[in-house]
Parts: sequence; C-alpha cells; structure tokens
Amino acid sequence: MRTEGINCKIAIFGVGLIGGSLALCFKGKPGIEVVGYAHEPKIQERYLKSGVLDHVTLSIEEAAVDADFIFLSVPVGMLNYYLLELNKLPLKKGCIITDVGSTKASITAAAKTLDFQDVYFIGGHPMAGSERSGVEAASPLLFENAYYVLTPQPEIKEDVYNKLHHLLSYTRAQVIRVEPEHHDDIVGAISHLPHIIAVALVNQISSYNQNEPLYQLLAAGGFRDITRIASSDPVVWRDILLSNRDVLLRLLRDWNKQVGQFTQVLEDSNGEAIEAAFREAGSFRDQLPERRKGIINALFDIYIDVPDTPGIIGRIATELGTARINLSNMQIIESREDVPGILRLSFRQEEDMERAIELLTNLGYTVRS
Ligand SMILES: NC(=O)C1=CN([C@@H]2O[C@H](COP(=O)(O)OP(=O)(O)OC[C@H]3O[C@@H](n4cnc5c(N)ncnc54)[C@H](O)[C@@H]3O)[C@@H](O)[C@H]2O)C=CC1
Ligand SMILES: O=C(O)C(=O)Cc1ccc(O)cc1
Repeated sequence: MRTEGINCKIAIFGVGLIGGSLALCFKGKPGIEVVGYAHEPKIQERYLKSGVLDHVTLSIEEAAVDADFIFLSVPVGMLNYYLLELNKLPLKKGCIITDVGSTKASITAAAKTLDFQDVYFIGGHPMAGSERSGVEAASPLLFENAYYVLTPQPEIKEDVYNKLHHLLSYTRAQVIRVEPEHHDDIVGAISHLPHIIAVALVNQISSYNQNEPLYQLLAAGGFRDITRIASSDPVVWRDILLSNRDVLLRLLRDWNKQVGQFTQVLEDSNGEAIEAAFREAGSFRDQLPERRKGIINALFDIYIDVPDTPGIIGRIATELGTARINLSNMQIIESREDVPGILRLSFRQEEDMERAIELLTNLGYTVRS
C-alpha cells in the first residue's frame, strides 16, 4: 500500500511504548504533524525530551479538535474516559479515532453508545510490544512485520477503514480485521494467560528464594525465557486483565485442568505421558511463525555461540565490518546471568547472511541459521 500524499494531523493520547512508537512511525513524514497529549506537566516534559513528537499539549481540546486521526494509547482502563471527553468536543469532520488497547470488546461496546457526528471509531491493537514501558522504550521498528488488528464495526464504511489502513502502512505492520469478541478470546489465550502464568511462576520461585538465595543465582535460560513478560508494567496489565476478566476466568479453569493432568501423570510416574506431552507441545511450537520474515523488510538471522572472552562481540562486529558485510541488528540472547551465551545477528540481505556464515565459520565460530 502506498503511503504518499497523506496530509494530516495525528493526535496521540498516551505517548508511552506504543504511542511513542506510533509517533516515531509518523513523525517527519511529508505532510504529517504529530501532536501528543500529556495529562500532567511532568509527563509533558518527558514527552518533549523524548523528541518523538512535533508538539506536546496539556489540553485535550488543543490536541484533538483539528486532528484527522486520534490514537488513544493509554492503559485500557483510561480508554473510555478519553472517548467520553472527545465526544464532548466539536471534532473535525471525518476524524478517525482509534485505540491500541490490548482488549477490544469493552472499548468497542463503549464507542457504540456514543453519538459521534461525522467522526468514526475503529478499534485497533498492534500485536507487537515488549515488557518495557514508557516513551523511552519507543522504537519506529516495533511494529515492522507484526500483525495490527483492526476491529471496525459494520457501520464503518470501507473508505473510512481504508483511510486508517493506509495511514498504518507507515508502521510496516500487516493489518488484519477481526471481530472484537473473537480478538479477546484469542489474545486472552496467547497473550494475557501467559502473562498471568509468568507472574505466578516468578512469584512462586521468589517466595522460595526468600529463605534460599540459590534459587535466584541458579535461575537459568529456561526460567528467563518463560518469565520475561513478568516484568511488564503493572498498571497496563491490571487494566488488561480486568477488561478481559470473563475470558481469563474460563482460560484459567482450563489451565487448572492442564496442571491437574500433569499432577496426575507425575503421581502415576507415567513416563510415556510425559514424553507425549513434550512431543505434542514441541510439534505445535515448532510451527509457530518466527517474527514473520516479511513482506517489506525481511530479516535473515543467524545465531553464534560466543565464548566468555572479553571483547568478543566487538571483534565479531569488526570482522563483519572489515568484510563489508552489512549488519542490520545484533542481539545478545542471554543464557546465563553473567555471560553472554548466544549472539543473534540479523541481516537485511540473504547474501550478507551467507557471507557472514562463511566468514565466521572460517574464523572458528559455531554458527547456526
Ligand atoms: N506493552 C505492550 O507491549 C503493548 C501494549 N498495548 C496497549 O497499549 C496501551 C499503552 O501501553 P504501553 O504503551 O505499553 O504503556 P506505557 O506505560 O508505555 O504508556 C502509557 C502512556 O499513557 C500515559 N498515561 C497514563 N495514564 C494516563 C492518563 N490518565 N491520561 C493520559 N495519559 C496517560 C502514560 O504517561 C504513558 O505515556 C495499553 O492500552 C496496552 O494495553 C498494545 C500492544 C502492546
Ligand atoms: O513482550 C511481549 O512478548 C508481549 O507479549 C508484548 C505485548 C503486550 C501486550 C499486547 O497487547 C501485545 C503484545
């Protein structure tokens, strides 16, 4: 989809990880002005300092009245409040209000009760993010190749939907249309339930650790992998879980059944059932898409085992630079607390990846793709 020719003002309410990343996707594009609304002077300072916006205001009215698009990127519990505030204002004809909240049924139901004149609401949820929060964590690449769910209601005309879809092409995400309730069922299972499990698991181990600090010291790769999301923002997640409460209560009942089955298998010392459970899980997980290699900017990744030697990462980067191999990204995937274990190198060009594999293999590194 082409992105040229959008002249518009975009207002962002809540310029944190997601709002800030959206701002970075739009800022500086021809004809686009990005304005942030801050609810407190201290937050206004923070937004200004981040540099992700063209302008920051403490006035809802100033941010919104002449905006063509309004993104609500506040915690889910505040979405309804801002919809109501916006409903009191004489917004620009044709303005599209959207949100980025992790649940879609409640905000869609709230929007339905409001009578916006020539102003449209389309729910949205970019399926990308992290355990980090705040505008300082924002990145213009956050949404690249991710799915971006939109939940338009039947009364939304195609040209209105297409206008938002068109603007979102700046995020380089793939837009997908889903019914709000269906969205909440699925995202409850693949995102909200895992956050609950991660938090419960960390808190269980943390309680053992109070009397025996070895728990923390010995916690290794597997524990860190499965619990990264337990470090997510407490307020954002309080609101998400409360908003998707009914779905989550059902999912937790199913989870309890899973735990019950595992308990039974162990009580029976049933090795076959343990193997079968791992085989079944492994085969489903192996089919999960990696962060999708995309339609727009494919990334070609390789993994290198890095020994515990000072300066090793700098040396690898220098070798690639000397060989004029263009590296797009470099990330240490921690497998131990104190030592880098695996290095992920990402390339935009397949040819660069292949040359890197050859070079690093010849230098004696263990390289996997
Ligand atoms: N964290 C993630 O990975 C993802 C989060 N989301 C959704 O995006 C929304 C924002 O989440 P994040 O960006 O992660 O959180 P964040 O904490 O990084 O950003 C929230 C922003 O809202 C502002 N804010 C808080 N209370 C406010 C209020 N009363 N009025 C105005 N602004 C207020 C904060 O100052 C902050 O800038 C949430 O609705 C969340 O469900 C969606 C996709 C991914
Ligand atoms: O950090 C992660 O892996 C996430 O799961 C990020 C995330 C958090 C909330 C969402 O609604 C969507 C994505």
